[in-house]
Amino acid sequence: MLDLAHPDSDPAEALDAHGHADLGPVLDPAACAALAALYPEPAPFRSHVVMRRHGFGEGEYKYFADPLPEAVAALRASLYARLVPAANAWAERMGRGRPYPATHAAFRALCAAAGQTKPTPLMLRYGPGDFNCLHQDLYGDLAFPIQVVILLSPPEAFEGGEFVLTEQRPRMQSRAEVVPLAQGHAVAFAVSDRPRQGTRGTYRVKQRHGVSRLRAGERATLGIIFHDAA
Ligand SMILES: O=C(O)CCC(=O)C(=O)O
Ligand SMILES: [Fe+2]
Repeated sequence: MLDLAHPDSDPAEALDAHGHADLGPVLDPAACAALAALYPEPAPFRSHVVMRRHGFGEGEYKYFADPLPEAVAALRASLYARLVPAANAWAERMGRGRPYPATHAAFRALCAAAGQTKPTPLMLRYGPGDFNCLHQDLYGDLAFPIQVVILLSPPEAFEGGEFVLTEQRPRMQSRAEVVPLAQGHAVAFAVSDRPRQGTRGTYRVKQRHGVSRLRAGERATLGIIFHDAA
């Protein structure tokens, strides 16, 4: 079978061109399983969301509490450092003020000063029939423009449940992209707006993400969002 999930050789270029990039493996299968095993425990989490109750879809997720598990905290800091040049390039092209600081600790301090103090990394769990409606993970005025999803389950553990991105272009119809996820790979994508180069200059596209309906099996993901919530 053709392996469709592979790291992009130039993630910044892939993010620019398609609004997403596979940054390669960041967790081995044992680390994926260890994180997924945390889900039933109450202690690591600050809140539990049953998606149906909010009209978000079917399935559930939990936001991690501070202090984040070591592996999640380490990934959040290292992935931020990898993505900050692309985030700053986008901010400049979209005419947005101040650059994002070089370290995640410094960015978190900005979030805290803006009243956004709750950690946003989360774990999501889906079973047969579950799905996640198209959405944007914005939790206040301050937002880092790129986030990351990591598939914790082995891909053969479920059917359907594809990660979907839609892109809304000004005065045009939306287009969709299905992004294959490989277990343990970090896939980066735009949180909301991103710049796109057109023939008559740069324009802004609005991106949303979601998950198509699972036809069978179980699917767990780790979501890493870099801005904290109000
Ligand atoms: O489960 C997924 O693939 C999507 C997760 C998600 O919405 C997120 O990480 O923000
Ligand atoms: Fe999300």
